[in-house]
Amino acid sequence: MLELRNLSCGYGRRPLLEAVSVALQGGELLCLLGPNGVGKTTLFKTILGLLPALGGEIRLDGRSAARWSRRDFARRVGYVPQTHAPPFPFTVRDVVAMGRAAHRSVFAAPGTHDRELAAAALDTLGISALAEARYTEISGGERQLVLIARALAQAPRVLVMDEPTSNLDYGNQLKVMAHVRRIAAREDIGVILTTHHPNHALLYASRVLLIDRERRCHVGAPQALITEDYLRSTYGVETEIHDIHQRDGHLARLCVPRLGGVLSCAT
Ligand SMILES: Nc1ncnc2c1ncn2[C@@H]1O[C@H](COP(=O)(O)OP(=O)(O)OP(=O)(O)O)[C@@H](O)[C@H]1O
Repeated sequence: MLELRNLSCGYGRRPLLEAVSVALQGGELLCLLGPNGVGKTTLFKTILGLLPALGGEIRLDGRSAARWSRRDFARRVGYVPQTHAPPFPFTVRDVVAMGRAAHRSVFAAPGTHDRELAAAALDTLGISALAEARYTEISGGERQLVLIARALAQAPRVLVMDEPTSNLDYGNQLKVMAHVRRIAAREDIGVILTTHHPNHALLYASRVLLIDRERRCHVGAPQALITEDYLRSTYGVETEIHDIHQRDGHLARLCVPRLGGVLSCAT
């Protein structure tokens, strides 16, 4: 679906990340993890064509990204940005319907089908009650949910999400991760998202792309790659990873900070 082949990206001529290779499959949720400033957003900007690749290739549905028209690429690849400053007081319903822009001719208003898809996306995220609210007058967390609904309304093949849970409360973080995973599987969408929470990746990702302190990339199963060693060498913190047998029979692997280490950081 989306394939990065030996991709290098960065600003000017200096690559920040080199030799990134991964093939994102339909239905899969790939979590991108790495420390602040390592180049995750830069990688996303390159995938989206906002920055030129410094080497390698991006392929979408078997064809080089360079050979897709901007419009066709935009129809297939949805993007949820990290932050979004609302310029005008559109209603939430209108903002979500804007996700359909790449499917319409330039000056056409959203049609019935566009509005239905927008309503369905609001419903999927459980925020239909916000439909008539002004986008400028809702909370940061609610805006984040609206942006995710906007991307879903686009009905993309690939969804690129830059820290989609960063403004969300605890419940909404878990609900959004579970929704995204379910929607990816149900709609056969390939999702790549950044998170700073190893537990999000352990609980919800099908695979992870880890970037370490030396900016080397590793792709594989979360259980194999998110280890106490990785977390120590990348983030400088001591953690323990445990398998927890839940009351409903599920097995969850979770990372827990070592309290000794955390408390000594605080003092
Ligand atoms: N427009 C730019 N020109 C030059 N350097 C930039 C530009 N934007 C970001 N950088 C630098 O590129 C590096 C990677 O930034 P990027 O935003 O990709 O990191 P990130 O991994 O997404 O970080 P975070 O987890 O903090 O969001 C940083 O050192 C940043 O200062």
